Amino acid sequence: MEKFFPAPVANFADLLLDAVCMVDAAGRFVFASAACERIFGYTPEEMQGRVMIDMVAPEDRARTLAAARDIMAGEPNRHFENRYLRKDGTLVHILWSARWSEQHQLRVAVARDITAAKQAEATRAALYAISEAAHATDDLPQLFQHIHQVIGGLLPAACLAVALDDECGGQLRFAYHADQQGPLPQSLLARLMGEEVRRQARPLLLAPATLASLPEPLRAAAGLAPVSWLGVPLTSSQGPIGVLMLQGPREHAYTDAERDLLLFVSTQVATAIQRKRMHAQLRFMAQHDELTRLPNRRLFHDRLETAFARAQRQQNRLSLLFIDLDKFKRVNDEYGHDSGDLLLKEVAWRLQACVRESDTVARIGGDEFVVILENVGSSEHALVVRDKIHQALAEPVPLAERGSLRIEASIGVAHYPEHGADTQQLLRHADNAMYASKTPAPLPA
Ligand SMILES: Nc1nc2c(ncn2[C@@H]2O[C@H](COP(=O)(O)OP(=O)(O)OP(=O)(O)O)[C@@H](O)[C@H]2O)c(=O)[nH]1
Repeated sequence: MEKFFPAPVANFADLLLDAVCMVDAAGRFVFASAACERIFGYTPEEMQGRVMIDMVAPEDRARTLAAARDIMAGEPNRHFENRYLRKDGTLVHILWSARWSEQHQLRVAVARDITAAKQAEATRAALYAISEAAHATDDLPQLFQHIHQVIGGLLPAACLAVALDDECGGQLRFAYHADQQGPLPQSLLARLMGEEVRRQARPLLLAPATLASLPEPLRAAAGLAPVSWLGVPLTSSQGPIGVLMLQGPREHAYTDAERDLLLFVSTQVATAIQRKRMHAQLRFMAQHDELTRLPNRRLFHDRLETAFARAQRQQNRLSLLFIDLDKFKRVNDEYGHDSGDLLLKEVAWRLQACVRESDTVARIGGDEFVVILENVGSSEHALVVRDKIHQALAEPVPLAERGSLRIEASIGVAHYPEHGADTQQLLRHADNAMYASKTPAPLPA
């Protein structure tokens, strides 16, 4: 050491928290202070003679060499960051301050380990990105893709899975399970791992070292796929909502620090999921009828405009059925409002059973329903559906304690293009046709 430092400095150079390094013109370490062992994992003796660039993370090598060239050209650099591979294979983030010593023909540099600060910064950025994603994405699947990207930047993750409690809280359902290439098929291991994390309500590390403490079915499933999994419970402000799991790349064994980091981030993930679900629920409520859960008048108009534009563009036919229950008021009056409600729900269900899934059944008023039939081959097809609805509604509706009741409906039909060049005309035609079918024809004089 005295070769590089005068005696008094040499006395305390090894006490410095930052490491002092010297690299010759060929790029080999010729000196490393004691702090190097803590930062790089190599003893000063092990570092001497090593080629500096071999220790740099591959992604950072090109810009490290460029910075070294500038320094050797006489431009000191007091703030250069890169990552080194420690002896144990982990990455360490370094902040360098370096200059070239013409006299000694050496790059003299001081290295500071900024890994903890970098990790804290990355975690903060990840938390922010997850919370932003709750606003920026349209639905849960998109949110999960976003979360996958963010967590993948923070932790090694060959695949990520999110399993959520179903509405009754009894079962875990996989809402997302994918690797970088896309969705993955259901895996028994992921399911068992998810159930175990939920049962234990704490983070779980599945790796060769922890297998012995896990239940037999999970052990058996893991035996077939010797990979490392990390699972944490997802807990929102309203309690547990599911499980978040990561599968490590081959040969990666998750550490306790990585487990703690995932657990920390999971709180934000749970909040984002909860927010997205609430948003979806509010949206559903704004667009659907509470009693029958059918699209309401507002969503019906949206759907009609879209279907109409599509029919025009693709030169397809479209039919509209206006359905009004006959004398429904009497059901309420004679059987009570609850029976009226039950009947409306039954009607909604029967109407849906009469049409294709791609068609729309909406409730647009008390006892008024409407059906949009898309891609109808001919107007006859719509009339067949109308007759099917008459038949379906003619079946008696059983009431819990008061026998059963029958209902009839008046149905008006309008076809595009015959009955309207726009949605208003079409609606008016269907409405008029419905009233015409309701009003008994005047008796001949
Ligand atoms: N049970 C129940 N009744 C409702 C609901 N919404 C509206 N109603 C009732 O539905 C009835 C509709 O009455 P009208 O439009 O006169 O219909 P109607 O008795 O079928 O008469 P016509 O159509 O002329 O045969 C009213 O008594 C409303 O109070 C609901 O959500 N539940």
